[in-house]
Amino acid sequence: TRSTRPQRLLAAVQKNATRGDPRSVVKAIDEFCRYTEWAMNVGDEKGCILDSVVSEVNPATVLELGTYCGYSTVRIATLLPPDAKLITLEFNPDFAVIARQVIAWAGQEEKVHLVEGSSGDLIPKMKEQFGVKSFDLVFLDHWKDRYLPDAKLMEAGSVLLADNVICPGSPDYLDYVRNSPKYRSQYFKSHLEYTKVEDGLEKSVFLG
Ligand SMILES: O=C(NC/C=C/[C@H]1OC[C@H](O)[C@@H]1O)c1cc([N+](=O)[O-])cc(O)c1O
Ligand SMILES: [Mg+2]
Repeated sequence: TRSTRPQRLLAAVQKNATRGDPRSVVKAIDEFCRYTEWAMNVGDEKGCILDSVVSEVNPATVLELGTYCGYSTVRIATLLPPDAKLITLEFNPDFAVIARQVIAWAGQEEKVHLVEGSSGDLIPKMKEQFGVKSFDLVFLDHWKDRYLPDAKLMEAGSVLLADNVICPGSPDYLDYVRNSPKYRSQYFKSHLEYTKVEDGLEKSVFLG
């Protein structure tokens, strides 16, 4: 039977990237998505904004919601110090299988803990299961209608960075973080990955 898009993306990584070299993995995925087959990675343009926010926050603990093929997982992990922890949640087992291999090819498996399941179920268990009371940074890139309910599950001192707040969009989340006194929110205008369509990242600092 025909391969899946994540399988073709992984094959491109294994063919074109150097094992253990995360930047070459990021470059191979971006080239595959730009010149061969679009895929819903945060991409190179928004990826640079992601990198700058990660570097600025310098988090000891990161939670990523929506691993997909592990592109942003690798980007974030590469910027973390060796003792930092990145937990990434993925609901789709077929995506998780691919993401584990992409993360391994990039040599980032030490810092990354990929957990399969739904964010709504797993977030409340973070404390007991992983001993993490709150995360320094949360990257929201999963189902857009889960951004708001999941943000409400995590109101305990994080910086939230959300992908796709314009396209596909998460209007209820955007309205909440921009108007709630609990957050100071900032929009980073960009484009939907590998296209000229407007999209952006919203960074929201929890004020307590
Ligand atoms: O749905 C998106 N992301 C959520 C992914 C949802 C699916 O993958 C993770 C989750 O387990 C679900 O199976 C998305 C969609 C577009 N898009 O242009 O359609 C662009 C993006 O950057 C996106 O993150
Ligand atoms: Mg996205």
